[in-house]
Amino acid sequence: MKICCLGAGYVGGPTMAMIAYKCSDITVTVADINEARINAWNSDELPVFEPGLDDVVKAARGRNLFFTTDKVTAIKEADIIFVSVGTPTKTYGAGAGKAADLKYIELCARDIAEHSDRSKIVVEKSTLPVRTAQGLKTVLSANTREGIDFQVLSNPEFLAEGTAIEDLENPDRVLIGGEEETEAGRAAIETLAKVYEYWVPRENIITTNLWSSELSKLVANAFLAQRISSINSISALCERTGANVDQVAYAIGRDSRIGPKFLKASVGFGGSCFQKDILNLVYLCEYFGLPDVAAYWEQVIIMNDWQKSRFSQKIVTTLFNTVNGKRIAMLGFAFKKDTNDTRETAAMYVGRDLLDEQAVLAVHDPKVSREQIFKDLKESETDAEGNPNPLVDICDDPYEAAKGAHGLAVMTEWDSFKDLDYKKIYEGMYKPAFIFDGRNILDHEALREIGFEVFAIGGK
Ligand SMILES: NC(=O)c1ccc[n+]([C@@H]2O[C@H](COP(=O)([O-])OP(=O)(O)OC[C@H]3O[C@@H](n4cnc5c(N)ncnc54)[C@H](O)[C@@H]3O)[C@@H](O)[C@H]2O)c1
Ligand SMILES: O=c1ccn([C@@H]2O[C@H](COP(=O)(O)OP(=O)(O)O[C@H]3O[C@H](CO)[C@@H](O)[C@H](O)[C@H]3O)[C@@H](O)[C@H]2O)c(=O)[nH]1
Repeated sequence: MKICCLGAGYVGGPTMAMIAYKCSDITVTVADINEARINAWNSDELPVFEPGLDDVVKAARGRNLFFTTDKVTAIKEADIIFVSVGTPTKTYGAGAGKAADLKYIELCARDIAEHSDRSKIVVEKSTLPVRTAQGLKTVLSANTREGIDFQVLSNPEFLAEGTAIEDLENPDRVLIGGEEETEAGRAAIETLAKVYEYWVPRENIITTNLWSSELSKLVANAFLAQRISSINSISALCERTGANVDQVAYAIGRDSRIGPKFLKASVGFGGSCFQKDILNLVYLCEYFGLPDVAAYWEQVIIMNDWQKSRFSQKIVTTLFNTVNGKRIAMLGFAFKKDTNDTRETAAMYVGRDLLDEQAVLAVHDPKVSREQIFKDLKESETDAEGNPNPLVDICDDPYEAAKGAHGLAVMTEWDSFKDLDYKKIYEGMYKPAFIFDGRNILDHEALREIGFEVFAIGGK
């Protein structure tokens, strides 16, 4: 069997690497139009940082895992074609700011139709609005030769960044949606299920109709993000009342009906998925004439935006209502630990707010590149004469970032931040020295003993 995947991004790369790693008799080819990305997948410096990914790629690459820019050959040879291209929020026309932009998906469908000379299974791996498969099938069948049949399946990906390999190796479930009502549809579902069965127990492979599968992906993300916005809303109430949000989260999470996960209060959720997918859900509800349902889910985003801006305002008001010219150390820039991804990271929004207030930002992140940080902050590294940007200082070392700072903000929950020498950090900072723990990961009592003024999300 031959599998191809269009899109070698955060999902396509690791997912296909895992399939190749687990199924040594299946040839897996990942094709992308971005040559630099493909070159990186073929090098020692993979374009995605994920714990364990290097080993999986090294074990399979060149054996039965290939990365290429030649999508035509990859499509031609494949029995199953995964589509794993981006589905960002639309920035233009109808639905701008909410709906998913499906242009990359449609281009893939047209490529698949043009270059296929036999029937194939096409798998939606990207996260898509419910009923996209309908459009996909229409484009495929309108552009293909007679006698060729495409079975479209929905197989959303539930991996989280930072734990991608663990999640792929041991998924809670694999979801496959297809045309359950036809024999060909059921056969296609079975063919894909057999691939996953190489390593996933059959009882963890769920099969549904197409629309349930497409919708379940959006709903899973909406429910997860809703839990974070819910606990973040309570963090504000904790700060006013003397309750401690981590204690509240623990107490409610012990109820097995609520459960302990995704109740960590924070400076706000980030990442490429939650906001985009909830906006997509909101758009769908509006489109299908359900404004009350749309408003309900939109509140998850509104609360998240509020949490981010509340954090920047807290820094400004605490630092005596001005951060003009003051150095603020930001520890962490990635949207969560163990990833170099900064898409929608809370750090970017807080950083921009502080720059608007004319603070000097000293940013340290163990994995994010300086170019990326400048780009996300919408700042340039140098001015026209080549002088370094006086407002943004990217530091390889957290101690250097904190040196001469008035305040230090923990933006990402990197484990290494817990073990820093805070006494040394304190000595290098202006007094009073403020710490704003946007992730509630530090030992606040110990910090207060050193002399820090500590602000923690949710009043710890
Ligand atoms: N990032 C995640 O953790 C995650 C998890 C689950 C689901 N998803 C979903 O998976 C999809 C992909 O996300 P991602 O994070 O991997 O995106 P990404 O931007 O990292 O990767 C997409 C890749 O597709 C390539 N591409 C675009 N058009 C192409 C074409 N016609 N042919 C071949 N390649 C093409 C791009 O060059 C890019 O490298 C999205 O729908 C996303 O919502 C993402
Ligand atoms: O209790 C929590 C849990 C997470 N977060 C934040 O929420 C964001 C998202 O975290 P996480 O969900 O772990 O990472 P993602 O890689 O965005 O994964 C989500 O989005 C993916 C893309 O759709 C899905 O596949 C995953 O199942 C879903 O967890 C990050 O900023 C986290 O710091 C919190 O603030 N508190």
